[in-house]
Amino acid sequence: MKQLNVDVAVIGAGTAGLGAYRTAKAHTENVVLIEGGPYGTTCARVGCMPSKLLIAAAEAVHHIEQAPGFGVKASGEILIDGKAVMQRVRSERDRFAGFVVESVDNIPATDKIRGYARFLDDSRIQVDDHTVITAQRFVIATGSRPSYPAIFAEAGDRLIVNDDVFDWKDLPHSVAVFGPGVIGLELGQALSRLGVNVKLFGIGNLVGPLTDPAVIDYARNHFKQQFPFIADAKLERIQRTEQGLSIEYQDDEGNYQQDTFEYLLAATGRTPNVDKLGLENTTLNLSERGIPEYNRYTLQCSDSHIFIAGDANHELPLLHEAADEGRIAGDNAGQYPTIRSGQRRTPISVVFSDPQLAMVGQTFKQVDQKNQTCGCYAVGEVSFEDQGRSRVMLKNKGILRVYGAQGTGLLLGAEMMGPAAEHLAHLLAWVIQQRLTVNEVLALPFYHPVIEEGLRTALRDLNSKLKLGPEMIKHCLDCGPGA
Ligand SMILES: Cc1cc2nc3c(=O)[nH]c(=O)nc-3n(C[C@H](O)[C@H](O)[C@H](O)COP(=O)(O)OP(=O)(O)OC[C@H]3O[C@@H](n4cnc5c(N)ncnc54)[C@H](O)[C@@H]3O)c2cc1C
Ligand SMILES: NC(=O)c1ccc[n+]([C@@H]2O[C@H](COP(=O)([O-])OP(=O)(O)OC[C@H]3O[C@@H](n4cnc5c(N)ncnc54)[C@H](O)[C@@H]3O)[C@@H](O)[C@H]2O)c1
Repeated sequence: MKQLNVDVAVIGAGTAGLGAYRTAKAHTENVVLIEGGPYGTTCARVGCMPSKLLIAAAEAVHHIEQAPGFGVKASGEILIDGKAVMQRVRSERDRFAGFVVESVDNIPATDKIRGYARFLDDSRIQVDDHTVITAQRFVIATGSRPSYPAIFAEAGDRLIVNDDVFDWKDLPHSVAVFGPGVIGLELGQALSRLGVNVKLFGIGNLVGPLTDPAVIDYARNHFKQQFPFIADAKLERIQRTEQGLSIEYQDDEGNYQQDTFEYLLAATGRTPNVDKLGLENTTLNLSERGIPEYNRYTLQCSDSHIFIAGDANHELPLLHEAADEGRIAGDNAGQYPTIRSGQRRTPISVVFSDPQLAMVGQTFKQVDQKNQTCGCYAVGEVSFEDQGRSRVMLKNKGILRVYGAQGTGLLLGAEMMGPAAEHLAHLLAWVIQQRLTVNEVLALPFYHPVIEEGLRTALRDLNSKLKLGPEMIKHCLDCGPGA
């Protein structure tokens, strides 16, 4: 067994781990980066990038299908070349992942250890069966993996997760997608638009990461019109058959149904990769899920020399958060015992469905739980169905709800489904982080005719409900048509 002594050991070379390695190196030369799986990061290999590539192909089909609505007709049927679609997804994905691998290539070989690490005690980890590393400090940046109920195993070789989709050479005929969360909505809708027979199965009528009942209801009804979506399915049986799979379930009306599919895509959530880390051999306090207690501003586990960043801590499993957390954890691991709080940004998340879903700042659930009894918040709302620019572009579907504090008029958060939600969410995240009031945001410029005028309508509605501005007037004269 090889023995190594280092200042900092970073476990996991994903987005958080690479960031942690770089920042720790600014403090000490003696840092190692341990990776058990392939280099390239989850985001580039099997996450953000290939999913957006598949969605881009689906959008191309959708644009053609929408064209008759403008009086433009393409002659003949739309031909979707599944092999060409997947070829582009894989080759562009490889290009993105290749950039990451190149940056890993530039890390000195002596700093890179290949294999899966496991804690032996508070100061030692073993990597596979070849190296024991004694480190002064550690960063756990081991990411997450798909999790699903045990019954899915009945699907045998037809059970797939997101990783498998992006290695397809061709599109399949049919897929049962379980989990209308972020991954299920993005991949389910994209595959459906690409001609795959998709049925989406959820539980509890939830949709994406949304918590606002009004937005959830709108989104669920909308997606139900787009593709078969059982929002509260009671799964009874999965059987591997000669052709593929048989799935028996009760639908939303409680009726027994049986369908056959080629694959079952499990998109029922992700679990942090902390269970095989030997954390029970350390003195860290672990939560019920086995995640060490940690401080979200310093990423320090209790008051120890161990830090945890990215999907591994399961707080905000998003790319930009993993990058921020990796930097903060690496900085603190590098300079330990000096510990500094890092900057955390206004929460923002986007689901790249069509229309997109987005959440900014405090969720409706958080706002409501904190302020319910005092009645000290109000909600402004806009529907995109009559919003001018959205109608012009035939994208007039959606609802946006903004939350603000009574008295101060501070913007607290927003949830939405709508056109260009990714951009509206950024604007809102920026002004919330600047701690602007609704009145101050309304004093900023709004062009005409733009989708942002819809946001202005919701903000005016909020301002009036906060009793900080005049009552909303339908089709106000100074707004421009359809604003
Ligand atoms: C399909 C999909 C789409 C997504 N789309 C988006 C999106 O559009 N926008 C967005 O913001 N986020 C998106 N995400 C989330 C985003 O990809 C993750 O939040 C981010 O990649 C997490 O980075 P990380 O560094 O924590 O983990 P990872 O990049 O997964 O890195 C963890 C690394 O640790 C290694 N490892 C694990 N255990 C050990 C061990 N014991 N020893 C050594 N190495 C180990 C793993 O092999 C892995 O390489 C998506 C995720 C998925 C799955
Ligand atoms: N656009 C993005 O930023 C993006 C895209 C993809 C993934 N991600 C990240 O990856 C994380 C994981 O995504 P995910 O979609 O796997 O998880 P998720 O937690 O977002 O959604 C899981 C969904 O599965 C449902 N579910 C759970 N058990 C079920 C069952 N037995 N049958 C049917 N449905 C069931 C849940 O109700 C939920 O709707 C997200 O939280 C997100 O942070 C982000």
